[in-house]
Amino acid sequence: MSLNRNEEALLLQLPKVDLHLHLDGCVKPGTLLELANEQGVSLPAADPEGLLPYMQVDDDCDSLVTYLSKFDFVLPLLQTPEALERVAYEVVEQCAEQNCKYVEVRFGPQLHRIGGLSASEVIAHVIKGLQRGEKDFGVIAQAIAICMRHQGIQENLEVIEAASQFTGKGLAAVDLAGDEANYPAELFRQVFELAQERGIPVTIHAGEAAGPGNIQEAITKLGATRIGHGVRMRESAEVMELVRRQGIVLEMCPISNIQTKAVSSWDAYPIRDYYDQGYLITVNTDNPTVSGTTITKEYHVLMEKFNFTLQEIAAIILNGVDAALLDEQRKQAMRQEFQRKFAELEI
Ligand SMILES: O=c1[nH]cnc2c1ncn2[C@@H]1O[C@H](CO)[C@@H](O)[C@H]1O
Ligand SMILES: [Zn+2]
Repeated sequence: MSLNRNEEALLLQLPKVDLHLHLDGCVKPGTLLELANEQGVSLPAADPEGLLPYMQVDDDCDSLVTYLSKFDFVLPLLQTPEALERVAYEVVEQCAEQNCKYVEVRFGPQLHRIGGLSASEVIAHVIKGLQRGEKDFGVIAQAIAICMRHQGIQENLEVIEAASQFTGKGLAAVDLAGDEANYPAELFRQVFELAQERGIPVTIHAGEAAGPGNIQEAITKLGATRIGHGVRMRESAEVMELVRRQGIVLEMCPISNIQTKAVSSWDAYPIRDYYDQGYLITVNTDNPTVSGTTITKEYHVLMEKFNFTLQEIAAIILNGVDAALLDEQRKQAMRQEFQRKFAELEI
């Protein structure tokens, strides 16, 4: 089914949220060029279009590991206070362009320390950029600190300690990301025990490049209340029941999930089944630059490939509002604002 122009326009106009977006996955090519100039680094192309192939996956992406290789290109340039603050600020700007009113921006503090910053300093600079963006663009933006699977326990404990200084002060949660197939969730029990001790909300990438066992482990042992992707949940009836019983939110990222081969094709993508069965699904971008997407485009795909109606899309957006790791008062205000806007758009 292709969309008519009215539907296209409505998707852009709808107020939206993005709960799963990586800072280093949405750097604009033009910004990377300027950062390279400022830092005296030479890049393989001198214009944004020429750089894009180094930053974005193509149709040949065969796995999560291939997908993740794209981050190696941008990370060396995201090592200074100025660069971190700038890209964080520009994420908020990109959200505003899509009428995305609330965003949680995640990043791995340990990935930005080559220039000598501490994990706490990295978090502080990102939050500063986000908060400047909040003021200029009227979007609410919070940070999520990521523990990386390929890193050791000590480095990840350090991320949790640093994050705990900012929880509720610009930082919403901690996460675990990276190569899921080779580093199962159970390796990180000690790390997320500390997060739970410190009272930091937990979301975990699971069921993307490995089976439902990681989702189960994330919920029952690591304290996750939200799961990044969760695509492979359907391989276990037991895990599906656990997710339902505990009201776990799935942060699905359709375009990324196809590219990383979490599923083999759109036909096999379970989002319609999960929605119809009453799971708390949300729709997110993951990495706008790496995946060549926007939050509007993700909803477009839902309508085009899965016949979601605008009413259903509004319901998914409200799932996202409810799942936001934000104080109740601001969440309530956002919910009311969104409902008013949906009514105005006659949805
Ligand atoms: O979909 C994903 N699954 C797992 N890890 C991811 C995904 N997208 C990005 N990252 C990883 O998270 C790091 C910090 O943002 C990125 O550098 C990348 O390695
Ligand atoms: Zn992700």
